Amino acid sequence: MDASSLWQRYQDWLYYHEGLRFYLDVSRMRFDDAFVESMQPKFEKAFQDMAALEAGAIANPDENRMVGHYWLRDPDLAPTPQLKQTIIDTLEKIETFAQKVHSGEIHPPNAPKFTDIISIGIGGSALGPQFVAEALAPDFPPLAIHFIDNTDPAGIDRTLSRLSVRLNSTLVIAISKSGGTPEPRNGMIEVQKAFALQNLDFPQQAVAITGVGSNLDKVAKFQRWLATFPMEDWVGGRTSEMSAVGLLPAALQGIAIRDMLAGAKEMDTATRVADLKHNPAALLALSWYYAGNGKGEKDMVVLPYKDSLLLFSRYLQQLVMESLGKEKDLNGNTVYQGIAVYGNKGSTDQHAYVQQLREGVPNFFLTFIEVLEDRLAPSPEIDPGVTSGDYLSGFLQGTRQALYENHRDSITVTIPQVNPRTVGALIALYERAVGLYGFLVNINAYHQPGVEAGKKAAAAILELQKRVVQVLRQEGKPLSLAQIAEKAGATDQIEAIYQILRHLAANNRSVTLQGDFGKPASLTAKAL
Ligand SMILES: O=P(O)(O)OC[C@H]1O[C@H](O)[C@H](O)[C@@H](O)[C@@H]1O
Repeated sequence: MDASSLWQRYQDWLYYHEGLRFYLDVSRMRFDDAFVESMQPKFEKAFQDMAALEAGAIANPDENRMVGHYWLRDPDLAPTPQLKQTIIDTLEKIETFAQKVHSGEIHPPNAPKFTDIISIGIGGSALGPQFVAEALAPDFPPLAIHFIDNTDPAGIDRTLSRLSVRLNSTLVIAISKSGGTPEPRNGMIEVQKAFALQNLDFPQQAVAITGVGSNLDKVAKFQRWLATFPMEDWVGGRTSEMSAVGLLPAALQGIAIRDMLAGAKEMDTATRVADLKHNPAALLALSWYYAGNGKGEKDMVVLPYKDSLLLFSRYLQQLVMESLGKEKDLNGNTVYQGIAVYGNKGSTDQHAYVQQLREGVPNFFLTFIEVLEDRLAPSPEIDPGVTSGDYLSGFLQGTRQALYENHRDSITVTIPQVNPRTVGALIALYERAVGLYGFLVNINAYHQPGVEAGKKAAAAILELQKRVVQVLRQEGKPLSLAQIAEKAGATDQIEAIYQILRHLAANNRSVTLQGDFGKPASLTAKAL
């Protein structure tokens, strides 16, 4: 396509939202009119399905649940007055709590004010708060946030050791929708122990965000924690950023949560338009479908050209991959759907893997995220008439052009500034695009059955570990792996037993291993 046709295509396909000053350019996706035409019926159905979802249909049939994250930013849309009131009450409770913490009215027993937050949660209970903190927290927030989002002992130590002198003024927020996920539970128990070592009263410094009636909810209420905030069953973890999960940590950091909600609401209105060309989420879904042939054949590389948006691709990884990565469609056919997502930030990644994007295996499409405002203050000149921001902007344009010339398609999302409103809008945009795409390819985008298999297998390993240690203690003498497996009644799990023993031995815990470590079968284990 020559330059003038390309410029025409750019103008033909450009989406602009005046209120949000938001642009979406899909002109560098090489679909033609026939493709768009062929997609129209699918989109008509997807728009209808989406309207039903918003009206409270059971859009997550496997879990028999409504999908209501859109109501969070427009409670008038909630299907019942009670649901509407719950949303309004929770938001007010969050704001009141944050105000009282900021003023010192709510303060820890041993300090005039809370200074820090440890947010404990994983997956949807961490990624949104992490993304938003990185994008929007002021340089000197009223409370500085730290995350424990794993069961890695060294990671937990690092956070606790950095906070050891301020633990007495640290607010702990335990976030878990189910209230039973092992990683955050472990994190919480370790944090509680750290509090106990300093004779601090944990419940006086702890808050829970969890499903009403969950284990975590019961513990928090029984121990009289400072507060509990509900996580509704109609809000999925990966779409929970605008629920208490995202809003409480954000409000405590001094982020304007009403603006986030307003931006999301405006984007929701824009993405509710049942007209492909005038709906930015539909344009994204169309582009994804085109790129991957409706089967996820191409990966989505997300490159924000702005440091503060670094975690956007990580956030999108869960939103897109956990929603779309499904073995079965809604009719039970095996489809192996999904779109792989990765990316960090530009222009940094230009010096890492963009080489492969430009010349290597063409198994991806790009999404550039452009931010028009370089910085708040005027920029110094690096070269005459040129600023660092001009370089950043030039690198974005240059990479987009170089990739397109080599038949690598791209989408460009442009926002005026990174602020609560635009971040809210971005989240809402992708939530809707994922929802629409899910309907296009006929899958349930709101469950995650595949996650359970790994969890169950892990639980079985921990069970096996207990049996193995018991066998070694009972026998009291060195045993080969085969002997242990037999005595533990697990002859088909000898490799797992080997891995368990190697881990225990490496941590000087209850066993020693002897033999040739390059030949696992030669090893014998003994209880200490
Ligand atoms: O909030 P929780 O119930 O602790 O769940 C945390 C995360 O873990 C699960 O395994 C799911 O795959 C995620 O969708 C969820 O966000």
